[in-house]
Amino acid sequence: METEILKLEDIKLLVNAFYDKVRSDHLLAPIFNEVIEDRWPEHLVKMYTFWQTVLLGERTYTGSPFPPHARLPVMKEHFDRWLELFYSTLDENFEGEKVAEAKWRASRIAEVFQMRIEMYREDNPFLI
Ligand code: HEM
Repeated sequence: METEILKLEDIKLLVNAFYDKVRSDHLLAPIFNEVIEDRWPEHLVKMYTFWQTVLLGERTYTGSPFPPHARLPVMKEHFDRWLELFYSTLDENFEGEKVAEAKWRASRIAEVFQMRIEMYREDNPFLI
């Protein structure tokens, strides 16, 4: 049965189901695994706090989202896949206005990350 995103338990379900998809995706899995290696449990806990902060307004995330992405070997096709998996996870598990909000927030953040990655590459052409 589909449910609204209302509490931390819902955020955990969303994050766990999404990264299950990521980890079995041929395009994205190698990029995540290269960086995260055996730290998946910590990454998931951090992402619970991120989405808890964004969607529930409960400010448990205190980091800077962009820096870990600056030097990733990613292009538009990676972000498109990320969003596709995130949207399908939302639609398979939830309903209601937070679903639309989550999609909108994710797409805006993905757009900003892509722009900043491009800027980083222009400023640091020899680091990649
Ligand atoms: C192709 C797309 C993406 C890839 C490959 C990617 C990959 C990664 C990797 C490898 C990390 C570092 C994990 C670690 O070292 O612990 C990370 C962290 C993170 N990602 Fe992404 N990511 C992508 C898109 C996004 C998007 C669209 C969002 C937000 C909507 C997002 C939010 C975050 C956050 C909040 C963190 C934690 C940052 C911190 O350390 O505080 N990512 N991501």
